[in-house]
Amino acid sequence: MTAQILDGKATAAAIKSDLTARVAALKAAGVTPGLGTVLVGDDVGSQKYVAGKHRDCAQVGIASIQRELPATATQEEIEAVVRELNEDPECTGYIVQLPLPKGIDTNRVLELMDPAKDADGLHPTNLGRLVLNEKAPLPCTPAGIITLLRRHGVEINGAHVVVVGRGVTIGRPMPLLLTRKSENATVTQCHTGTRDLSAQLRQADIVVAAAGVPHLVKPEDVKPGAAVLDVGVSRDENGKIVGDVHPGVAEVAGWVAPNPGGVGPMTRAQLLVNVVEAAERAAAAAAG
Ligand SMILES: Nc1nc2c(c(=O)[nH]1)N[C@@H](CN(C=O)c1ccc(C(=O)N[C@@H](CCC(=O)O)C(=O)O)cc1)CN2
Repeated sequence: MTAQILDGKATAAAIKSDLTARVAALKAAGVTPGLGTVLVGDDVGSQKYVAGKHRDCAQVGIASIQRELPATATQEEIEAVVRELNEDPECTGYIVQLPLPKGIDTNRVLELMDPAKDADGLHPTNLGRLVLNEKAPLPCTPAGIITLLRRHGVEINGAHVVVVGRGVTIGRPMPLLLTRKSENATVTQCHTGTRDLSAQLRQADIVVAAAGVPHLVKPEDVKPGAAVLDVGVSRDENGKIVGDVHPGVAEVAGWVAPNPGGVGPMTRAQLLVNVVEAAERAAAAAAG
């Protein structure tokens, strides 16, 4: 078997085309959505991701506000930028690119953000709203994965999903989204403390691999026909992405999200969705 492709690039392009029309409507109503990014340090991957986010904004007509700080920036300097974006009327939504340099209290930075401007859905208030089933901006990678599966007709309802990883951007929120009534999946969350990862993976109809361990998921770990989404972004000595999924998995799985070209573009597309939805909410509130 050779797996079908969960094409994140093409799906993200379709979402961006829809958003372009919504941004034009907002502008006609006098509201220009603006995405702010806070990038601290010189991690090449983070610089690439942030640059990609601003390229996307330009494509759909969202204004860009970029704040960059050196790797030596203090907690207070980063928090000052967050306070500034909270107050900036041109910035309708923003993100703090993660990870922040060692020694910075990430949770304190996220907690300081205005939850109404949190374009990543990572503010504690918005994560709490997700737990309570209330409307909130959704964490970009988990929401992007669900859209990618849906748009390719992969059944989530009743599926057994194994999520590998427990990080704040993917592993923790992913099961919260998948177990909503609208998705209705059964989720097993695995991590470095899982005793027999292969045994867990072999039960899965859908695998989300977000551990950051190169080629962790091997062909023999995958149930024939399963959908496998690779979210790992380790890099080799030439800076090339090495995912969490062994390339041989494509011979066993029914669907694979390539890496690059799968989940990454969907993460960026969902960010734009969150920015546009926040601007639409602000416009509706202003109209009374
Ligand atoms: N504040 C946040 N920080 C981070 C998040 C996040 O959602 N919010 N997620 C990841 C990184 N990330 C988004 O910021 C991200 C990862 C990958 C891509 C992407 O488009 N990847 C391309 C390949 C690009 C390359 O060649 O390096 C692809 O997969 O095709 C976009 C965003 C951690 N931090």
